[in-house]
Amino acid sequence: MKFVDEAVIRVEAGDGGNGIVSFRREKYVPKGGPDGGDGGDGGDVYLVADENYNTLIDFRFERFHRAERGTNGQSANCTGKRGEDLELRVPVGTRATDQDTGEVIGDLTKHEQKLMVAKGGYHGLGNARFKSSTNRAPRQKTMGTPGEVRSLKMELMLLADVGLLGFPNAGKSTFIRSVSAAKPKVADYPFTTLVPNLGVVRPESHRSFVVADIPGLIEGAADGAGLGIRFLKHLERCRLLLHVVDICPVDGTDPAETAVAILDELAQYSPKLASKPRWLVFNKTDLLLEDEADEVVDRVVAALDWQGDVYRMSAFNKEGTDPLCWKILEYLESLPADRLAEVEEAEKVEFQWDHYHKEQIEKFVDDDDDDWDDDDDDHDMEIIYKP
Ligand SMILES: Nc1nc2c(ncn2[C@@H]2O[C@H](COP(=O)(O)OP(=O)(O)OP(=O)(O)O)[C@@H](O)[C@H]2O)c(=O)[nH]1
Ligand SMILES: [Mg+2]
Repeated sequence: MKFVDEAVIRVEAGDGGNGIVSFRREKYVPKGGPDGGDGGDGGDVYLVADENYNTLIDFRFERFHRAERGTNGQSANCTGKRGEDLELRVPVGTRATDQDTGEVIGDLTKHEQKLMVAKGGYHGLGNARFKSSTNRAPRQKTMGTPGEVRSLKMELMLLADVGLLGFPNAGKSTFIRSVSAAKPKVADYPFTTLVPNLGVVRPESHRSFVVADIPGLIEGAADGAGLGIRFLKHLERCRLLLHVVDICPVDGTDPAETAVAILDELAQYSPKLASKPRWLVFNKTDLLLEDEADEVVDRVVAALDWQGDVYRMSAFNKEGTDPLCWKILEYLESLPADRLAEVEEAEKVEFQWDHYHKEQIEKFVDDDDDDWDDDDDDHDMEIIYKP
């Protein structure tokens, strides 16, 4: 089963700055030579993989991203400033595709890996470049080229950070409904959930985690009872498990007994999964008075010989759910990044400016001077770049 998170954004690299026409003007130097500088290149747009991010959801709220334009050249042979690049941080595992052509631009598989998704425009040349023995006062310049603009589709295979574990009807799906945008079916009968659901919990922008809701577990699951344990494999890559316990089951089962049974099944399935960090979360606190709830909590804690963290909530009324989500977020953020911080710099392609400059100059020197079109908006010229 694939869980895919996706977002389509528009990325715009900066345009190149224009070259300018200027002549040296100084006292006692009446006919100074050409000194119009080149423009600066436009900034590029990059995606940078960051293991501290785990969803693309924030990009659904911020759709437009633009790198800076290069500034125009100036007199006295001053080159314009290069536009700042724009770096968009995305989760490791993100794939970038051109939405219009379907071309896969690349996959970000390692922390800090950089991928260029829109190339900035090239700089225009100032008139100082066009000086020659036959033309000492050139009035030519070229315009910067436009930066690349793309509709960029980003896709991410979601990995859950937090897995929900519990008896059918404990309220796992209700929890995920109340804290995320996921809307799995909720009903008062066991095995409502037949396939896992993922929800992205986003207490504030750029801070989020992913919760997996899987079908309930029952005693004998390891031997195939109920839906069995095959869904437990979806929890293997989670960093935290929440064991959800219904404090007042309608079918009269004893919460302490079912809690013990679930942990037995978990241990049978995989000792590794059973040793993962796990918190005990009591649900449906709205159904009991406080001291009645205390009594159930104490009994379950004793039956499990539980030493770890204990939380209470009413998933249905959203009571206690927000503080729990904040605790989870803080906990996850406190964990060391387990993946090796392998840094792979994008290969730098050195642009051969000499070549570009020569080509530009040749192009214009071949042209008749009088044909020179001085229109500042002229972005249509075709320039072939050679890497
Ligand atoms: N009173 C009360 N009822 C709740 C609460 N949370 C869930 N329920 C009810 O409990 C029933 C089961 O909820 P689900 O969220 O479907 O439970 P589940 O754990 O996902 O169940 P399965 O998918 O069958 O494993 C539904 O009728 C919910 O409305 C709660 O906090 N208080
Ligand atoms: Mg469910």
